[in-house]
Amino acid sequence: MMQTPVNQIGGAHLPVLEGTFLEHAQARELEIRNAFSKSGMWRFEKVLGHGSYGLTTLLSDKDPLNLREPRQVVLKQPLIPDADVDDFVLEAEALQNLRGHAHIIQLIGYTANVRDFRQRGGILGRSLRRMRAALHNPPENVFRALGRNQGPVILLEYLQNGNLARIVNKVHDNRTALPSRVLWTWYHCLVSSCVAMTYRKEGPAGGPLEFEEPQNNGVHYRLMHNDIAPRNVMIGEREPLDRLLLIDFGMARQGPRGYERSAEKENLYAINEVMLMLINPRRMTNGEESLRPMPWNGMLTLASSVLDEKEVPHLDPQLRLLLSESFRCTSDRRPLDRPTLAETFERTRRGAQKQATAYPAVVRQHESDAGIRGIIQTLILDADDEWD
Ligand SMILES: Nc1ncnc2c1ncn2[C@@H]1O[C@H](COP(=O)(O)OP(=O)(O)OP(=O)(O)O)[C@@H](O)[C@H]1O
Repeated sequence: MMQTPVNQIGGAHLPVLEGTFLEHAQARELEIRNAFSKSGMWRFEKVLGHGSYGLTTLLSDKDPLNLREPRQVVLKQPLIPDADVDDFVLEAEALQNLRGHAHIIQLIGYTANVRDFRQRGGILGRSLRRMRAALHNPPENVFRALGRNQGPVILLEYLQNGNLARIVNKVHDNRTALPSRVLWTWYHCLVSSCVAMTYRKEGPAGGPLEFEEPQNNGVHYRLMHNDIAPRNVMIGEREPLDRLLLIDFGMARQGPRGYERSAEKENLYAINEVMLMLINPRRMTNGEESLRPMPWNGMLTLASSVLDEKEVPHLDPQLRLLLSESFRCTSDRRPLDRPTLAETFERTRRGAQKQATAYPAVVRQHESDAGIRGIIQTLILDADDEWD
């Protein structure tokens, strides 16, 4: 029944006894399948993944009269309906506050308890709802279909290009290297998602998206994601290169007043680690310590995995410099003079604007638009692994 991809293993929270995640996830999956087998409006498609905390599944709009664009939504529920309700409430709150930011997954709908949508009104009521749904199928119909169950439900936009864990694995397995132009662009997306966590957007469901900009108005959201990792960064739909989105805000928390810069630093540090993994995934698997202090260019830095020009030969020197500064440390490994979020935003913005002609001849083909399209095709669009 369940075909959960391997990239779902992990997650730091353990509300469910370790070793029983799969058992709980399968029970939840069965419950959801049963609920949707009776729905005339939404179809259960597949399990997308599960962690220690929730089960994430894919649904599609049945659209019996073929009136709408094909529509798919992601359904997220706790592994145990009564556990983790607080995390779900906080996740939904954070997603609501961040809705409208371009580099954050978009919340479609949320309920604290689907039981509130339990259907009443007998056969006539149900028939009327079905007729209305044939014309217009709002997300509440998902909640209604699940109304005999219990617990919170989050509905999200669906992104079919997978997550960065898959890219890190493929870069590793194919023994390839991402072009610096791709790395700059993705770095800027990741930094933008950190900027998003500094201010609330509170956009309407289905509303327009706006690219994030550092704010200077003294107001700060102080949100810390607390679980930034390649598996929690999704690749966008239409322009895979231009849009990475942060998902999974189950562990996100707002810091206290006065914690503005610390919250920024925490998120930024985590995305800088993601960049190291994208650039040199081999370092993570060959047993070496990935963050080892190393003297380089007049500083001590933990970014040892991207410094060696033999190991990572064609990395843009400006990108290497930014990452080494972002991991600059004292001899006892404490952070030292690292670029701020605003500075990293500006430097990655400039980096992402560089054209292939700015790179040496030896890598120009690799950095060209055609070269990048080829890489995107191989790493993202070719469906040759179990994710799809
Ligand atoms: N909007 C989405 N579109 C497509 N796939 C998604 C989406 N949201 C989540 N997924 C997939 O489902 C997996 C699990 O989702 P999510 O991280 O939200 O749940 P979780 O239970 O908190 O997992 P974990 O504990 O591993 O972080 C993700 O790694 C991702 O691959």
